[in-house]
Amino acid sequence: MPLIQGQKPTACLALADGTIFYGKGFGATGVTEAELCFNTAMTGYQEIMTDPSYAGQIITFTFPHIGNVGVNTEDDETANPVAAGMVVKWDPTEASNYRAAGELGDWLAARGRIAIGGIDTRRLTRAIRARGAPHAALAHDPDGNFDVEALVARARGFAGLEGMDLARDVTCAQSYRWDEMRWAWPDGFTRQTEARHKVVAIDYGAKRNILRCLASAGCDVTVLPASATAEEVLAHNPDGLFLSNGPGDPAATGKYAVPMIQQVMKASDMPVFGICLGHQILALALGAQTVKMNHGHHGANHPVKDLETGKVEITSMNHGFAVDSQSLPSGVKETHVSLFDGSNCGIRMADRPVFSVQYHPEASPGPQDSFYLFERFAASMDKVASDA
Ligand SMILES: NC(=O)CC[C@H](N)C(=O)O
Repeated sequence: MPLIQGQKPTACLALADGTIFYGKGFGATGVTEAELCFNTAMTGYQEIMTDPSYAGQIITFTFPHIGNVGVNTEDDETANPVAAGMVVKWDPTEASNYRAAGELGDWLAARGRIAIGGIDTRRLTRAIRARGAPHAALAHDPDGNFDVEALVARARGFAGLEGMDLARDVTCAQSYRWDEMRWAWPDGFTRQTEARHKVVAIDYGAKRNILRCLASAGCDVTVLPASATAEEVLAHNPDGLFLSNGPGDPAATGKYAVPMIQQVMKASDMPVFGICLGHQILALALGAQTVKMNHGHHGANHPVKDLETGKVEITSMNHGFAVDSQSLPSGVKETHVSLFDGSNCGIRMADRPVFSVQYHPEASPGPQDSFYLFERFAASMDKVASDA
């Protein structure tokens, strides 16, 4: 519920421009600073908070009912929440759902993540849209003692996502195999036992459901850390290379990820498929450029047009940088655009099975979701094998 008059606020959100919001704290106590974005999805707050692409960001949820279905053991996209904090309109009611294994507030507290409720998220969202994603500090103190000037100073002190290399922070420490497939009725998660393709997936902050989609599309997946070199990738003798989603500025991976991709593509004709950060890094490796957006795309209702079929998909997205379509070199075609702002959402090479999309095909809510992209990747590996 929002604060009632006379109630002492227990959380404070300070923006770098000095704007202050007071509310009711839940989750962990303490202070955190990050870029502040907004997400318009109506469901999936647990997946959103555990999406590694949100490292360095506090998320404002525009949908008011957050926390009402609690948290469960199956919906984490990675072991711990990665988003720095959450801002919501109502503080969560008691969880009500047959899958709930706990309350959102306890779950956040156990994972060191701060949340603030009772915020006019509409006002805040309009400010983010108008002025661009601000830097912010979020504090939760049950005694309600806030040094507002110090919080504004912390918000101003946040270095900003531009130039920030966060993929290295959230990537796996060691390589591992992945065989769990997508959830399906009635057996839930099952294992891939008849894989047809060997795929190396580079983990820049990979979401579990993306790896599940690869397994479901018939891939035997070996996940390698973000710093993997071309030699390390090629040593696995894969049929295809997958580039995952991840946080931070794609241009900051220019010293390791970009040359790795260029060298693999020079040494081999294997299909390459990238999603989100993977899409942006692939574009950089092909010679294009990326730009920081005003407030990015974060939600589950983003219309994207496939320029080759004319079809529009309703997609799930989370990105604050974009590939500059004006910078695409010859031989690289723009395949998808956002119908919100015309920004680039997909590319492919004209003469090789190398393609990528900006959105999250594993989580897009269209009638048949966008799983066909994983099947396209598998089909391109089949084709290379049959041509050989
Ligand atoms: N979802 C992602 O992989 C995000 C990519 C990149 N960090 C961005 O903000 O644009």
